[in-house]
Amino acid sequence: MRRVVLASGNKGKIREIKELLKDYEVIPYTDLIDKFEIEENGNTFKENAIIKAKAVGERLKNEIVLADDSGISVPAFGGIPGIYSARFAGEGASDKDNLYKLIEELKKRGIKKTPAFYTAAIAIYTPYGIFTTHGFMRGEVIDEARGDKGFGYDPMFIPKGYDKTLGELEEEVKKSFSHRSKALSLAKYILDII
Ligand SMILES: O=c1[nH]c(=O)c2ncn([C@@H]3O[C@H](COP(=O)(O)OP(=O)(O)OP(=O)(O)O)[C@@H](O)[C@H]3O)c2[nH]1
Ligand SMILES: [Mg+2]
Repeated sequence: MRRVVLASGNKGKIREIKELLKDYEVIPYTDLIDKFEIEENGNTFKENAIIKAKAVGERLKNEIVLADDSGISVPAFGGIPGIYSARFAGEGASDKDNLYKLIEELKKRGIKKTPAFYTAAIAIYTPYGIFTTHGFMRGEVIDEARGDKGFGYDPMFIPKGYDKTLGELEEEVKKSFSHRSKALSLAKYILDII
């Protein structure tokens, strides 16, 4: 079975990507080398995904390396936190810190619910160059956290067509139409030819 190395330190992402790439042996890069700091200083999800895939790919020999850069955007607030989703509550912030910071942004404006979307950019480092794909998921964010499934902002995100948050819905539901699933299903076309 072909091996794909993940350039990620996020346990929630690693779990979901393993689940979505069942036909591959998926391992986090930290199974092969020590964890190191990667500065995500790109201006887009795509740039940051490329930075991560390249940083890990260049330290390994002959490995296909896949990176995911993702986040949530709230159009009513100018698209925040967007590419800053992981550091919204500050450098080194936890998922919970970031979740409650976004809930605060709704509360301080007296908003109970507003449209939002997730973006995932996937970059694949290969012997033939770096390839990228994107996926999106639409929905709404609410001013409270409900449920404990998923990760990150999931407890405050209600996908379009549902009345429960991704914290409450079965993981299979998220898997069937998430930003990550869509980006990865495109990424499979690339993985399949290399
Ligand atoms: O509730 C969520 N459900 C999701 O499906 C999801 N996808 C992304 N995010 C959030 O967006 C940021 C990613 O930042 P990010 O791409 O830099 O990843 P990261 O720094 O956590 O790990 P790494 O892969 O860079 O090592 C983090 O705050 C995540 O919580 C999600 N939150
Ligand atoms: Mg990151």
